[in-house]
Amino acid sequence: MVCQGNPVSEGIAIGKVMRYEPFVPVVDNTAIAGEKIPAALSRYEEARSGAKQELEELRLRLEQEDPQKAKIIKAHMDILFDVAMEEEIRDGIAGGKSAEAAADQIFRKYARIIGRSADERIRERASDLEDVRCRLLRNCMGIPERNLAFLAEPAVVVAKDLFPSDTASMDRRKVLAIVTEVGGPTSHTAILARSYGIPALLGVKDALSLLQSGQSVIVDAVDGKLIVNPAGEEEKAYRRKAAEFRRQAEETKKYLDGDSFTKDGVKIEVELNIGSANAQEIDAIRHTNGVGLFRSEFLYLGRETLPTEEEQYKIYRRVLMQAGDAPVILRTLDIGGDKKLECLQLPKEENPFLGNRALRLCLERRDIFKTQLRAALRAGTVGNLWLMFPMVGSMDDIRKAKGVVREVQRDLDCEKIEYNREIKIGIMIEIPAIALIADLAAKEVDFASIGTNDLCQYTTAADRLNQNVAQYYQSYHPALFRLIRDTVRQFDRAGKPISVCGELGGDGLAMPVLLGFGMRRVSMGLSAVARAKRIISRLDLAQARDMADRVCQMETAGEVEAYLRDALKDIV
Ligand SMILES: C=C(OP(=O)(O)O)C(=O)O
Repeated sequence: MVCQGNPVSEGIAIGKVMRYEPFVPVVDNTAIAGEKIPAALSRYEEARSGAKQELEELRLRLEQEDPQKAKIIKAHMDILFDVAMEEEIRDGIAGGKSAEAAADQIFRKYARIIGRSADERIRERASDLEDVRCRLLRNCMGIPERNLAFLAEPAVVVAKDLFPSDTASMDRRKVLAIVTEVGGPTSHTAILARSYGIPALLGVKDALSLLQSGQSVIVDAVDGKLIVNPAGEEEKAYRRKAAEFRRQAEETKKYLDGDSFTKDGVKIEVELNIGSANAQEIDAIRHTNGVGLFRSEFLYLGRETLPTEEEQYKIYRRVLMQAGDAPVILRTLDIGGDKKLECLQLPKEENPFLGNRALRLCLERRDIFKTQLRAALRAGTVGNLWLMFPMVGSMDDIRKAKGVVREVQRDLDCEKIEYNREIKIGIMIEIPAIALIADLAAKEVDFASIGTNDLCQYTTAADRLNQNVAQYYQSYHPALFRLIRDTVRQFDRAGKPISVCGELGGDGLAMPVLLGFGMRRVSMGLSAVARAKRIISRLDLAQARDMADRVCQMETAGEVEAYLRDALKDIV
């Protein structure tokens, strides 16, 4: 039997299944009264102390092994002792709910709020709340902990989903691979699997019902396949494939540093996408030619008040200083619609992706926009700042946004505050309307970057978050490639830099097509950098141009993908 899955951490593993079914709380919602209320309050407190002790032990162990992962556990401790949640849980108990029911309700409420974010990485953080909820409820119910910290023998862990604490605490020398029924490329499981170098195949439908502990499997987290009970010959072939994969992975690592050139010697700028601007991300800038996308909305998410000008200034400054002379493309606040900010009450909209978001919202809320622009312009004095506006759909949008920048410059001049007067101003190309008038837009801005994630969603009319239309969200759609081709052409004609900062920018299969269109800058997350540089080094531009032409003549996304896979089988 062969099942399909999403290969979020590449690798191949051959071994035996270990089903992992963590504790699933079943909560009794019967109302309580009288003396049961103070007893429930004490039970909540005891459960919290029990959960705290477990987390503390885990954190201490991880601090020795992996301080980065210890931070996740520290974040769980913060959730456990979150004052607002605690207050609501206590109110719930005082109002007649059991400790379990009150905690369950409040944790679910907050997980729902985060889970509605349009940003996948924020949504994934709901799993931290879910993790802490289960730990707290398990302690309330007096049930001992189950985890992956001690495995008797090496195994392929199969689960519905893994909590962050499962992945952080797991005995990684014994986990051959991870297979889960849910989870995307930016889930905790994916991030940790990648950082541990454990092959992971997520989104394998019904994996738990199909697999039994002890069964032999091959996890092909390169081509996205799970082979159950493989035949002897198949296993032999996969052992060879695994050895080849390890050899290539070692080879790829060598490409991480240094500039990137095509086989025929043309330099391609490989830049980094960053979000939280944490120490790891800032450090990673040195492997690239600068920051191709700084998703500044991360500074605004998950907090009760808007970040002040000073807070933003310090963070932007730190990133700019690390980048030195290399450009830092700071995207202004890309929020709104269903990407909710707790610190900003936004009205609910019927079609949030087509609603009042990003630049549209900033033009309405000038106070927020100007605070960010002031911080950015001031921080710009220490580096090479490129300011980029998201969700631009018309020339009016560009002109209005530039007008606000000018107002902020005038204010800073009046206040005699130093700022960078040389910054470049650019736009995201993510709405077809602006891609189709790229010739005009190119005259009005200094640069552009193509946000292929949104451009794909708006071109194919398929909500990027809606699983029911996932089959219509086709990032290899010939229409998307034609739009990119024409946009690159117009910016090239105008002599203005253009890049790709959506997922397609770090997609090995799409790389020759982008280079063939004339793209010379690509931006991506750190995990894609070394591989992208390796692929670039194996591509010749004449060949890339030919491939790009062919792709634009194709009829379907399926045809494009099959062609690219075949043409690049020895390269990607
Ligand atoms: C880079 C993009 O923006 P987001 O942060 O919305 O993925 C994009 O849309 O391609």
